[in-house]
Amino acid sequence: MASISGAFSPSSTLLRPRRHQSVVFSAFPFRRLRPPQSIADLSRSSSPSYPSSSTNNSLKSGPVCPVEKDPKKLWDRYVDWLYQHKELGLFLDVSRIGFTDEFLEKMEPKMQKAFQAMKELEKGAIANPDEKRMVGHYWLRSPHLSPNTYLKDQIEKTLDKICEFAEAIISAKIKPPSSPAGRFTQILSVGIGGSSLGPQFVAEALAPDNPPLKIRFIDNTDPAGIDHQIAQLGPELASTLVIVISKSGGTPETRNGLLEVQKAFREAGLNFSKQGVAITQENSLLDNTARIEGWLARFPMFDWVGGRTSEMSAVGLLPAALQGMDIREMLAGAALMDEAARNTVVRENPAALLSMCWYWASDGVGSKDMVVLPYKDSLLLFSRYLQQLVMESLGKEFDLDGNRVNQGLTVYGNKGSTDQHAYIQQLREGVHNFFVTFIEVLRDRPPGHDWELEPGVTCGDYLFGMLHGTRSALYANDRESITVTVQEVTPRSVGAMIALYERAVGIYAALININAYHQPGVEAGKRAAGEVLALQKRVLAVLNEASCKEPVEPLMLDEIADRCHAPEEIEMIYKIIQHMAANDRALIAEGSCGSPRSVKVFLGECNVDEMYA
Ligand SMILES: O=P(O)(O)OC[C@H]1O[C@H](O)[C@H](O)[C@@H](O)[C@@H]1O
Repeated sequence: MASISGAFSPSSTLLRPRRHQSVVFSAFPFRRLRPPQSIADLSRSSSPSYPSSSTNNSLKSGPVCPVEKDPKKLWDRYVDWLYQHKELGLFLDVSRIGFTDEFLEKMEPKMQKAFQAMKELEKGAIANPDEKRMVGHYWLRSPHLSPNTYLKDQIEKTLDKICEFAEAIISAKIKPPSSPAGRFTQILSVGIGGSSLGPQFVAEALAPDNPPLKIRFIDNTDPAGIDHQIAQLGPELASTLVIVISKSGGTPETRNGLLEVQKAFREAGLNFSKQGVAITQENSLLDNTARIEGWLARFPMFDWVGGRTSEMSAVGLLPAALQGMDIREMLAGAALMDEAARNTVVRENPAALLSMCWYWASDGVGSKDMVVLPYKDSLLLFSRYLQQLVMESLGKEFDLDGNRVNQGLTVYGNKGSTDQHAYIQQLREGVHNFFVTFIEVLRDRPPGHDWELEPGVTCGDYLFGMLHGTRSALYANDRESITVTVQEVTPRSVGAMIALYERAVGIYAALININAYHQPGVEAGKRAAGEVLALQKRVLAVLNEASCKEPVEPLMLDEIADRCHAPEEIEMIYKIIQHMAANDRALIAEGSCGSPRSVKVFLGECNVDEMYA
């Protein structure tokens, strides 16, 4: 039997442990036992009730009943199912997910169908039918797979341009016009969602202690947050490269951030266009602005790359390169993972294994949350990155056949062992509505930097012990988990992990028959925000008119609502005025009862006493 090599030695062969008959876990095969809802239930029910045969658990066979605890059988399962990618030094352990042989057999046709869908996607099919777009983020790291030479050339030329530009900035061949440092020392990234989450995750994971340029982010339309970032830059604003990232080129939060930063540049007597870079779709509003204003550089985003899968495009590669990261290594790691994830044998495909575990653990309907627990500080933002990648892809109201499914898979988590001092208590003993994904990094410190803080024990040993102790403690209480293990956090392993989850999401989406590549729900939120701002403008017009009278005419809320022709919006009008008053843009006088109904609103000076005389 092939042994599992403890030592990691780079070679291209896959180690394949001898196949064992995997053990059936559930005491009542393929029935989903409905756990007692409360202690009272326990006293009432002599035995746990479980769904009648009519309940649709044709594929659901997750064991809420006790899982396998026999150490010998667990070891066999661990060895039998352990996936190892020798060249990447990456392991995937799914042994603590209790899928059964029957589940595997029932899933096999669905998995093969999903593999076929991914194959067609990579060949350039319109895999995003709602937006009639191809889905091409895999081509970014394997341009030769592009459906035509034009796209291949675009990808390769953009990568070369990114490397050349980053080298020119770092070497100060391109420098800011008026910086004492004589070179760019800071990056200010302005973007939101997929135009920021990937760069933030990668910066936290891979930025060296002293990068050639230090990065900070404006990823919201919070004026105080923007002020804080600009204040922290201080005089270094003069040596800051501002990268404005927006695929659509029209996202309000990003546009506001740009306007705020440009105001700061004006107030500092700096020429923004000499320090501005745009990453956006060609001919977008942002692209045209950057072109007309003569910004330092512009890099394209492609319509066949979604925001949440754009880390391997200029969105992620330019900031990474400017921080001194080896972006070609990141691409190489992703490409190696893509190659492995094209395997049509489930147990030899890490992305297929992941997606199958998600399906088992959450009934294929998101019935359990995915807790992401990297035991490595530098991977802190991985869960936040996965929240968008997983939830914006899978959280959909309708499936591809138009059925209302309200699908999804909830992701949360931060890092271990820190989170053991926050919410692991609930995971261990509380509501059983999750499964855990541990991210294990074997290398604790660079070679030669480790030391024993007690005989035979290092700090990293504690971290290792906390991970495995938590995994065992959860499993002892029937809590399932997956463990992804990498040797260390490098551009290659980060690229591989990104690719692993991009592919797992794609396969899982095919399993549940949804479009993973559009985001209709986000548009609804944007529209609603626009309606609030439109109402605010009407409120201001009404208040301005009233404030022009002599004496100033204070208005009750219902009067304002009537004059806005929006009586049904009186609550929103109250909230708008409350916000304006808190920012010294309106004045509120309240009657003694303090109720919103007694509120009188006005702009400018007014004798409050007279109002309630
Ligand atoms: O890159 P942008 O076009 O500015 O979009 C930024 C974000 O906007 C929306 O929230 C989309 O749902 C995200 O997928 C996208 O990443």
